Amino acid sequence: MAQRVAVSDGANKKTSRVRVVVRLRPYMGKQDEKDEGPCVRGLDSQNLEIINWRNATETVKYHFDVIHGEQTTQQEVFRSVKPILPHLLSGQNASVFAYGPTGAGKTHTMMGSSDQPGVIPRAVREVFKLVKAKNEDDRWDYSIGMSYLEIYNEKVLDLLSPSSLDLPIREDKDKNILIPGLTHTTISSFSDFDKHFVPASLNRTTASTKLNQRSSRSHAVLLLKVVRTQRTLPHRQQTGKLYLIDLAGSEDNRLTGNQGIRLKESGAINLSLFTLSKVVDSLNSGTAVRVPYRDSKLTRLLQDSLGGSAHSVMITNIAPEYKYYFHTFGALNFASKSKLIVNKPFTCETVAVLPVKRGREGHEAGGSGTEPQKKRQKEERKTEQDGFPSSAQFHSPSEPSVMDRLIALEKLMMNCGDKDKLSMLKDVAQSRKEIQELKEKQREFESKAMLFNREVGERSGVKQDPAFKNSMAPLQRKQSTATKAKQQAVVQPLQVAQLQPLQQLAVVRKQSVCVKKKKLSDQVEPPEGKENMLESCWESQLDTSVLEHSRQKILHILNSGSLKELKGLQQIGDKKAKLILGWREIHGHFRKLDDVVKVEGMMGKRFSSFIKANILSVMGK
Ligand SMILES: Nc1ncnc2c1ncn2[C@@H]1O[C@H](COP(=O)(O)OP(=O)(O)OP(=O)(O)O)[C@@H](O)[C@H]1O
Repeated sequence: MAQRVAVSDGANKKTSRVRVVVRLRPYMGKQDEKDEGPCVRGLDSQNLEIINWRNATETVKYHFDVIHGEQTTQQEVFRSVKPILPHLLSGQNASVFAYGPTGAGKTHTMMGSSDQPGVIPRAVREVFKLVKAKNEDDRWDYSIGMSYLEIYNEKVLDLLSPSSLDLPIREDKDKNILIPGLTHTTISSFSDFDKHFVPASLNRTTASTKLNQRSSRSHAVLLLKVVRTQRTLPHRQQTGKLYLIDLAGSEDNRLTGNQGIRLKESGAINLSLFTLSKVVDSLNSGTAVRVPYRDSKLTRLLQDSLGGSAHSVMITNIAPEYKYYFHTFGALNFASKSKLIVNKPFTCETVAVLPVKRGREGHEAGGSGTEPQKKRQKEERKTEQDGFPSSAQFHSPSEPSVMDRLIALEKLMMNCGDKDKLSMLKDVAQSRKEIQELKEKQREFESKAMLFNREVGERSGVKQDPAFKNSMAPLQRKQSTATKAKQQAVVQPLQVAQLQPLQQLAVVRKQSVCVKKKKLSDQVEPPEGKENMLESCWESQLDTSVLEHSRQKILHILNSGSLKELKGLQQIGDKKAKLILGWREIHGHFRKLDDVVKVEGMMGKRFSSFIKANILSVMGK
C-alpha cells in the first residue's frame, strides 16, 4: 500500500492557467458554402474575428494564446501541447481537451489518422521519449499505464473492456477523481499503447449525422498515468496523470437532423457541455459557493483537470462555414472564459511501502496524494493574475451596445435551463431570419446609395474602427453561387455607404421644391405659423425614392448606430440615445422607422418633429 505524503513544496504554489488554443479547420462543405466566404477568420497568431450576428457590418474580435489557421498541420497543433507533458514526470497532472461544434475537427485534432496522427498519439510518443531520457540518468524508476473510457448518455464505459457496465466516479479524501473497476494497463512502448488504443477506439460510439458522417456521440477520455518511484529508500512515489479528452460536439439538432436515439444522445451531450460551461462560469466568477462539477459525469471527471490540479490546454475547434455560426460564436465565448481559470499545479506524491507492482493489467485502486482540499478550493476560485483581460474585454466590438448585446446573449445561452435553451435556439433562428431580411433591405438601400453617390460624383468611404484595421478585406458574407444565379440585381458589399457619415449622402429633390442647402436647415425649425403646413405637406414635396432612402438611412442608424452616432441624429440627446439603445437591447431591431414611437418620449409631435428634422437634415447635408 502506498502512504500519502503531504506536499508543501513552495515551488508548487505557482499558478498555471488553462492555455486556450483555437484551431480553424479548412472548408469541408459544399462549394456553395465556400462561396459565401468564412464567418470567422484568424487575423494573426493570437487574434481572430467573427461576424457579429446582430450587425453584419461589424465583427467581434477575440484574443487567445494561439490561433491555428486552416493550413495548420497536426505537428504545429501539437506544439501547443508539448510543453505541459514534462510535468507528468514530476507527479503533476495535465489535461488536453478538444471542444467545439460537431464536425469542427475535434477527433481529427485529438486522434488524427495514420498519416496525420493527432495530439493523443503524439503526446503518448513524447511521454515515452521523456521517460526514456530520464531513465538514463535518474534516481527514479518510471512506469506508464493507460485507461480509456467514454461517457455516453451519462454512462461511464470502459473502452478497454467493452462488456463492462456503467462505472461509478468516486473521489478520495484528497479530492482525487477515481473510477473503481476501470481497466488500467501498463504499457512499455508506443507500439504497446497502439495495440490497445486502436481497437479500443473502434469501441467508441459514433454515428452519422447530417453534419458529420462519423460523429462522436460520446466524450472519449484517455488517461495516461506516469508513476515514478525512488530507487533508494524511502522509495518516494509520485504519480502524474494526463487526461486527453475528445469531447463530443455541441449540437444543434435542427442542423444535425437528429431524431430518436440521436436526439437523446444529443440531449446528453449538450447537457454535459452546458454543465461544463456552468462550471467554467462558476470558476471564473470566483464567488460561487459551489462549482457544479457533480451535475454531469463529464465535469465530475474533469474536476481535477479543470480549475483543479492540472496544467490544461483547451483546443477549441471551429469551422469556417456559416451554418456553424452560432455554435462557433458560443464556442469562442466559452473558450474565452476558460482563459480566466487558474490551475494550481502540485506534486502528487506517496511513499512506496511495498515494491511497485508492474503487472500488465490492473485496476485503478486508489488515489495518489494531493494538497489539502480547502486550500485547493480556495485556489481554484482565484482568477487569473497574469494581466490577461476578462472575456468582456476580449470582445472588442466597436461600441458598447454591441458588447452588451453579446454578453446578454451569452449569459442567456449559458444560464438558461435545457428547455429554455431550446427555445433560445429557436429565438436565435428567428433572429437569424430577421437579420437575413434586414440584410436584404440593406443591400437594396446600399445599391441606391451608391447610385446617388455616383450621380453627384462623391466618393464613398468606409468607416473602420482603428482597432480592427488590417490589410485584409473586411470579413463579410458573400452570396453563394446558387443565390447569385437567382438574383439579378448587383449588390454592393454591406460595408459600402452603410457607415458613411450623413453628410456624404446625395441630395435629390423634385425640381419644383428645390430649396437651397442653407434654407433646408432653416426648415428644421420652421417659422411660426408655417409649421402646420410643413407638418402636413413637406413629405409630399419630396421625391419618394429620396424620401425612402433618407428614412432607411435614419432607420439604419437607429438599428446599428453607436451611442455617439445616435446622438448625431437631430433631436436625440444623450438620454434619448440611451433609451434607443435600451429598446434595441430588449426588442432587437426597429422594423420600420415609425417603430421609434415605441421608445419612451418619442410619441406624437416629438415623433413627427424627429422624422422631419432628420429627413431634412439628411437631405440638406
Ligand atoms: N484540420 C483539418 N484538416 C483536414 N480535415 C479535417 C480537419 N479538421 C477536420 N477535418 C475533417 O472534417 C471532418 C469532421 O471532423 P471531425 O470528425 O474531427 O469533427 P468533430 O469535431 O470530432 O465532430 P463530432 O463532434 O461530430 O465528432 C472529418 O472528415 C475530418 O477528417
